[in-house]
Amino acid sequence: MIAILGAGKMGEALLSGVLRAGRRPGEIVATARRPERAAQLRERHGVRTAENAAAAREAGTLVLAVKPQDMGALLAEIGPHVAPGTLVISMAAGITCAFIEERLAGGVPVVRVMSNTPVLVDEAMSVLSAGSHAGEDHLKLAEELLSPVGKVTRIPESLQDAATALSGSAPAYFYFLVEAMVDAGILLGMPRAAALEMVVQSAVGAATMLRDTGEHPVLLREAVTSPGGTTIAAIRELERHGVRAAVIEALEAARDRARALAAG
Ligand SMILES: NC(=O)C1=CN([C@@H]2O[C@H](COP(=O)(O)OP(=O)(O)OC[C@H]3O[C@@H](n4cnc5c(N)ncnc54)[C@H](O)[C@@H]3O)[C@@H](O)[C@H]2O)C=CC1
Ligand SMILES: O=C(O)[C@@H]1CCC=N1
Repeated sequence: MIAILGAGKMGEALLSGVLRAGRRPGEIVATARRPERAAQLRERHGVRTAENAAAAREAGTLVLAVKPQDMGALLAEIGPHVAPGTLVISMAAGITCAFIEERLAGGVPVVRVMSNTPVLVDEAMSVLSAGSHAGEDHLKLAEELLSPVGKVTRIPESLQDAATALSGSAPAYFYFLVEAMVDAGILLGMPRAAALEMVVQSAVGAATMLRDTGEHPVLLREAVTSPGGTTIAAIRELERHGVRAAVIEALEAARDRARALAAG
């Protein structure tokens, strides 16, 4: 039995992915703070819902999907009900395995995951780290859960906050760039729907080439950038406005914010 505690955006996305991957609704129990939300989860997915404590007692795998700010309260609630052999998988930004281990009975295996919203389309990036009581078997179980909804990789926990900046938040940066490019289309007189179609398809094409050719992005960009042409005129402006440095600083700020979340 898998329990998804705090099935909001990410928890529900994982829940639907796990069902798409062939697990039966009877194998999953979800929890929610509001009864209307619990009813919605039952109706949409056919899963059971329960109180946190009951779900924690009956499931062999607990997925913690609440916001980092709610993690302390959730762990206080379930702490007495988590059996030592239960695998605890945390999806929260910033929250360390040690934070969770300190609040549960000794020896509970914890795996920390940073995933992202493309879980919804089976294109997530999920980055895993083992806590001090989690071994290879636990990492494998977490990988089995997450690999149907996208790519999975392992990193040392010391790099989890960097992964949060690089992949957890990353869909938002790409959406932001798409918004900005559509705004540019509007300035250039393009109808909004046409601008959106052009930008989105270009994003899909560029992402597919990055993944499927395995080429370095510099080489792919050079192939677009004709001597004396249009692309270099745009790139010069991006460089003049310090977009590369802004991106580096933005991701550093995201990493620092992840670090601060565990402190409350
Ligand atoms: N949204 C995103 O793109 C990503 C989010 N994350 C992480 O995933 C976690 C969840 O984020 P979202 O799904 O975006 O948030 P969300 O707010 O949509 O979901 C959290 C859910 O937990 C519920 N909740 C809070 N305390 C509860 C409790 N004690 N018992 C039962 N339910 C409780 C809330 O009512 C809410 O529905 C966060 O820790 C976040 O850092 C990680 C990667 C990407
Ligand atoms: O913004 C956040 O805090 C969460 C974690 C990664 C993506 N969204």
